[in-house]
Formats: sequence, structure tokens, C-alpha cells
Amino acid sequence: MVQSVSFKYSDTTPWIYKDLEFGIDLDTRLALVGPNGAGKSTLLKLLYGELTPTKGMIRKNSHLRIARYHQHLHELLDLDASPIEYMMAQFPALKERDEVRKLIGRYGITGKQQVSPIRQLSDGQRCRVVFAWLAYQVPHLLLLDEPTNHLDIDTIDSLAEALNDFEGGMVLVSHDFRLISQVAEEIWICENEKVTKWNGDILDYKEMLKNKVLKENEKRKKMF
Ligand SMILES: Nc1ncnc2c1ncn2[C@@H]1O[C@H](COP(=O)(O)OP(=O)(O)OP(=O)(O)O)[C@@H](O)[C@H]1O
Repeated sequence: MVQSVSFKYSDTTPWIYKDLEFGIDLDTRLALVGPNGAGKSTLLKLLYGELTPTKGMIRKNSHLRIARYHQHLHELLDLDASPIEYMMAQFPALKERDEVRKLIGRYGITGKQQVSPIRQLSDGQRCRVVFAWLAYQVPHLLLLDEPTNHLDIDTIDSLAEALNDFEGGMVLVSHDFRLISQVAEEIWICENEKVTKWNGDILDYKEMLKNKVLKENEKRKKMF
């Protein structure tokens, strides 16, 4: 429950959000869109608990497990460890190498990649290790911040399929409108310190953006 939440990074920076009021549950299938710098990543950080509201509060069920995917997770990987060693170090409950092989194999880390140091893997392969690591935590709610960077189109389709099979809630921030159209049931716009529901699908939203740009171009032409 997001209750009367306002947020700014510091006393000297502007409000990012004012008086947000909404709920998220395990049926939520939401994509956040909006202009660059509007506060989409900030909202995910607030929901995750990495940031604290300046005013108001965010209440969570005490048993709720949330996982947040973002680009900086890659930096937390131990580059000297292999994907198998990394998973076993992170999750002491994983004792059998074969079990770990199978697990990361499902994310497309196969053969030699499983035992090579992570520093030798491509960005896309590292991304798969991060997804395996996140999925092993069996979250109830997934917060995904630009998950498609470094992924090829087939892998994005697999991600969409996996997200559609996932039974928990999801809040997605992505510039990939194709992924949004595959997995999101609702579109919310972050803009002008608010979050508002878009009454339409992502293609309608894209069309609106296109018309806005066309209108602005027309205006500019008339000025010169
Ligand atoms: N740690 C921080 N300290 C101060 N300001 C910050 C910090 N992080 C982000 N901001 C500012 O807060 C605003 C919202 O940033 P945020 O990254 O949430 O936007 P976004 O909608 O996710 O943007 P994009 O689509 O470009 O990723 C921006 O003006 C950004 O510069």
C-alpha cells in the first residue's frame, strides 16, 4: 500500500512525487512509462525499500518477497567465480553441482559457460546469471528496471514467456514497447510528480507520443 507518498532526493532537489496513493498486489501486471527523468526507477526503488518516502508511507505484508532487477546487479557478480560457484556461494542450500547446472541451464548458461569465470561471459550471459539468481529467490513481486538491455530479440521473447508464466505480481520499467505489449495488463504514466493510469494499451500510448511529436514539429515549423 502506497499511502500519501511524496518523495524528493534532498532538500535542494525538486519533488519527484507528491501524494501518491495506490496499491499493488500479486495480480498486478503493470508497466511504468513516462519521459526520461520522470521518476520510474525512483518509484521501483521506493517500492523495493531502497529509498524511503520523504512523506507518507509504504506498507508491505511482512512475508512479501520482492526481487528487483536493474543494470547495476551485474556489478555485484563475483567476476572471478564461475556461474556455478557464484550460485553455490550465494545460496548455501544449493549443495549439488548437478542441481546448479540444471538450474542455470534453464537460463541458457550451458556447457563451458557454467564453469568459466563470469568475467569471460558476455553482457547477455551475465544477464542470464542475474536472472537465475533472482528467480532462485522465488519472489512474490518482481520489479524490473530495463530488463531488455543486452538481450537479443529471441531472449526477450523467452523473458516475456517466463513473465507470463510467473504467478506473482510484476512492475516493469522498459523502453521496449514490444515487451510491454506482451506482458503488461496496465500502463501507468509517471509524469509531473504523479502516477496516472493510461486508459488504453501501449500501442495507443505510442500513437499519442507520435502525434505529440508531430504537433510539436508543426509548431516549430510555424515559428521559423
Ligand atoms: N541519487 C539521486 N540523487 C539526486 N537525484 C536523483 C538521484 N537519482 C535520480 N535522481 C533524479 O531524479 C529524477 C528521476 O530519476 P529516475 O532515474 O527515477 O527517472 P526515470 O524516469 O527512471 O528516467 P529514465 O527513463 O531516464 O531512466 C531525475 O531527475 C534524476 O536526475
